Amino acid sequence: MIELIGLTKSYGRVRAVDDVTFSAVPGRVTGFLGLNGSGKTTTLRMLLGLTRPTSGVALIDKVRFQKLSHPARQVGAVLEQGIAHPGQSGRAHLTTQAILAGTGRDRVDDLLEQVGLGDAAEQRCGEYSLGMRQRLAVATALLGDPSVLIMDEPANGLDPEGIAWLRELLREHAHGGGTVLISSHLLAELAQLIDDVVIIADGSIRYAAPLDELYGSTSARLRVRGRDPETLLRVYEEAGATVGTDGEGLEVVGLTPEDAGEIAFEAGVPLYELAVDAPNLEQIFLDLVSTAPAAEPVR
Ligand SMILES: Nc1ncnc2c1ncn2[C@@H]1O[C@H](COP(=O)(O)OP(=O)(O)OP(=O)(O)O)[C@@H](O)[C@H]1O
Repeated sequence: MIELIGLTKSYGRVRAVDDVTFSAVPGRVTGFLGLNGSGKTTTLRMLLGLTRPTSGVALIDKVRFQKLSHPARQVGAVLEQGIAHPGQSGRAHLTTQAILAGTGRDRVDDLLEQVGLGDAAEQRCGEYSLGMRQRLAVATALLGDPSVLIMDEPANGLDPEGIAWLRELLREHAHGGGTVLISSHLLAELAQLIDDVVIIADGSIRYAAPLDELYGSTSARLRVRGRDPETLLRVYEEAGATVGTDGEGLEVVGLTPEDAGEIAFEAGVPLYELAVDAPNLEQIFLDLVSTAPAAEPVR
């Protein structure tokens, strides 16, 4: 369980993180989303005891990171890659990390297999691709078999196969009762990975809810083409819809497809096309981060 309560960090006059409150609960994968510079890394660093908050607290299993009795066994973190020595093999790196963390080296080979680096274990880290370095960082985070996983931009550099692998790994971890908090600047990248979403912009939380609710928070957009667009536009607006046109057809917001079909029928206008545009996740995200604070529900 991760709890952030009124977490704030100022650098001089810059409020990098401003009164951030949210939780990431066991059994679920929580996505922490924000554009570059929105305060994600600073928040995660405070959670991991690497940056001191100006005010507020960050708790893992009810205590501050510094007070955890066995940090490596309780929390696994992927903060930045590139920490591995380029001349060291993947196996040597992981073994060193296991010794440093006091977790024993018996899991090293299993973990290399688990993250898909079994065949590259003897290869030098300096020759690893960005995706392979991410996999090695994930293996390092898993060394102590921690229940809480915290990852900053873990999907960075992963190809679609890597994303699918990461999704499986995080799902399994959550199903086993673990808590997962991962950050990204791309909502679409995380959509397949997460259950809950927390959106941060300019240091403050703009939205925190299950991902399903985020999809539901936006009105579906209909594309409608019919024989008499002018009449359609008029009757849809009379029914309270917002109607635009893209030159070819009408874009209708505020009506169900059933209503749009019935209204056209009542008006005697044959329809040639009636389609529901799936919500564009990236657009929802960009709309949210550009709205004023607290304009959206925060829970
Ligand atoms: N040590 C520091 N000194 C001064 N300002 C800082 C420091 N660290 C972060 N900031 C500022 O705090 C704000 C938030 O930065 P942060 O790195 O947390 O954002 P981010 O969302 O993680 O972005 P990115 O994805 O680019 O890492 C930025 O305006 C940044 O310039």
